[in-house]
Amino acid sequence: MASSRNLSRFWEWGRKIICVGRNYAEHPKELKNEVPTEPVLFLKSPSAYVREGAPILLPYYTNNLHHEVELGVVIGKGGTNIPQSNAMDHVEGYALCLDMTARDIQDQCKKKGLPWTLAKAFNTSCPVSDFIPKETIQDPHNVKIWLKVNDNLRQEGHTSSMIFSIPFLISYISRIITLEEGDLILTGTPKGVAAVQENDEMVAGIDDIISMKFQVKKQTQ
Ligand SMILES: O=C(O)/C=C/C(=O)CC(=O)C(=O)O
Ligand SMILES: [Mg+2]
Repeated sequence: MASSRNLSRFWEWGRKIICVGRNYAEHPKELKNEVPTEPVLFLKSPSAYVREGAPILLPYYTNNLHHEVELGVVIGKGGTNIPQSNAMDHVEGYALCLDMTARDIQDQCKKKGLPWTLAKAFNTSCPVSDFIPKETIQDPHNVKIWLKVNDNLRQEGHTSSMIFSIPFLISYISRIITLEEGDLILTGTPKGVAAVQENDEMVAGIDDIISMKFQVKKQTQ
């Protein structure tokens, strides 16, 4: 692997967070969207990163903040036009991620044909787990991701249900946006997305490989 710096704290690098939407057929169906024939992409800002011990902040402008549990892929070796056949050589590891989404704002943006930035890219919209070295997950298309809110199971999905595989996504994205060491790709959420309230506690995991816990707090202005 070409990585010269330690990626174990990739969230401190301030690199791109590239998100794939509607990548589990069951999720677009629950939101009454079409199942895509090409990946749906959007970005989060580096200030979206938040780590265990710090709260997820409810943006002041939403009344419907949703959780989306997702498998994150951490890029070790950058590239443009990466062929699918060696895409996995560009992966350094994984992370469990939440794609926190202001669903009411996203719905308004969709109706107006506006970008999703306010709904998806706000501060603390990307809680991440510790870095998971690549060797820890033998097959990233064969793990279960899950999320509980206040001890109630809300989301449970298997990465084998992804529409577009990780090598396909790396290759597809790198033809549009050059991938760099330290970038994070969120691979989409399974069904079960729903709202969280102030003081809710979310616990999420990848099988029994890793888990993380976050509390939701109101933003103080
Ligand atoms: O199109 C919608 O209404 C919602 C799409 C998403 O929020 C997509 C994702 O972020 C996802 O599927 O993970
Ligand atoms: Mg998502």
